[in-house]
Amino acid sequence: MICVDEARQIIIAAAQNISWRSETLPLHQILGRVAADDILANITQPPFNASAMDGYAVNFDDMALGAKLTIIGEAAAGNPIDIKVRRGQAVRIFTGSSVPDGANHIIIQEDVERQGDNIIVKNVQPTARNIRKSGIDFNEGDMILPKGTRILAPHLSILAAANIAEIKCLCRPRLAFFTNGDELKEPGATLKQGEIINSNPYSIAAFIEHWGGEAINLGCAPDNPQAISDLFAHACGNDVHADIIIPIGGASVGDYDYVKSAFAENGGRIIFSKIAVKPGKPTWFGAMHGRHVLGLPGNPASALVMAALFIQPLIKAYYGEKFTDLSMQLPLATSIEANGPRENYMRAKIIYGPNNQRYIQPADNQDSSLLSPFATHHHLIRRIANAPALNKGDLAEIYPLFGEAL
Ligand SMILES: Nc1nc2c(c(=O)[nH]1)N[C@H]1C(S)=C(S)[C@@H](COP(=O)(O)OP(=O)(O)OC[C@H]3O[C@@H](n4cnc5c(N)ncnc54)[C@H](O)[C@@H]3O)O[C@H]1N2
Ligand code: MOO
Repeated sequence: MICVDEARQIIIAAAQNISWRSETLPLHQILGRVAADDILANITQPPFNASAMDGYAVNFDDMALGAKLTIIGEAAAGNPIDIKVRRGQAVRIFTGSSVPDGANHIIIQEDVERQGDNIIVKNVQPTARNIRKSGIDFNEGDMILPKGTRILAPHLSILAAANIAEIKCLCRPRLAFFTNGDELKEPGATLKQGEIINSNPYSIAAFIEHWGGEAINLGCAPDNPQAISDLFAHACGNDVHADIIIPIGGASVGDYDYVKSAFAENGGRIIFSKIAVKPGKPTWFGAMHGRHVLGLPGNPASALVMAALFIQPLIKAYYGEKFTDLSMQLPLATSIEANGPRENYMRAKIIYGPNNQRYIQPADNQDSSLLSPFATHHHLIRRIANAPALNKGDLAEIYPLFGEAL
């Protein structure tokens, strides 16, 4: 069995070999996408010298205390005035308006006394100010976002301000998954004895999309080698064109665990077939027809924890992003036992003690079939192989289950 770090390195290296495709998308569809090219500003921002305040555009040399200036016009935002401000003159101006020629200072309206068409300087003006020079944000042709930038909320306004309506983005990697098992029925079904609900696809699809991949649900195969084989063939075919195939369940050693044999019959080659981790031991990885296959265990907690450990780094690596270590240390709210030989990822939640001090509390039951702890436990305590017991108050290493926010 290999360890988690080795498995992650293998998966990251495989993702780096997926060939990129790109597509052009409008701004409202690019949140979380990755820029395929360097992005240059189409315009200068601000495109003109703009007033930063409501007041009067004047020549700073006229700003002696008590000086009287004549108002010769008005410049409102979007309605500039084509006039030159000469000595002794002022133009009424508002925040965001284009500053007329000849003016090098905006005196704010609180600093003047208005007398009909004149203003009197009421307060000392220490320096010429309140004009935002054209281009102080960026100039036409400046690189505003380099290739490889993941588009986050603030980037959208930068692009819009640079008069960019659409950009070329990397296509999301296509992660096609399927479940398998005769016992699995879809939500809403009336269950017969021995049947359960096929719950895994919902969180797995959501995680894939959350981390920037395109989730493709290929459905649920019965425990039948041919049906599973057909789904592998379908995933590789032109209709689906998966970059990564994720079979869920049937990964272990039971008589009806047909996934790996169906994979081998389709020309698949195993790269690793078990990880020394709890939950998630039967997780496996392989290559098939130029695609990679990440086999997850069917147990729901195992599938979700393995997704958190491997699918997010895989998607990030595809985009050329570095794997970021999101670990934190928090004191334990309860003691925990010594760990066994497999690295353990305990479902846990952050709780608050008396002085708002944060503690990490593991879920009472860590069975790998349990989904209910995930309702409130959104962190994982990492325990390395054979780690000693820890007492309440000892520091534990924790990771957010959802990974990095996009
Ligand atoms: N003799 C051994 N038995 C098992 C071993 C082992 O090493 N030797 N490993 C155990 C471990 S660890 C795990 S984890 C499970 C994983 O088994 P599989 O990946 O083969 O998963 P299944 O057998 O298909 O299912 C396990 C469990 O999960 C339920 N399941 C499956 N798919 C779904 C789904 N889509 N949604 C909800 N629940 C699902 C399934 O009904 C089973 O209860 O193997 C141990 N056994
Ligand atoms: O490794 Mo399994 O995922 O413990 O139950």
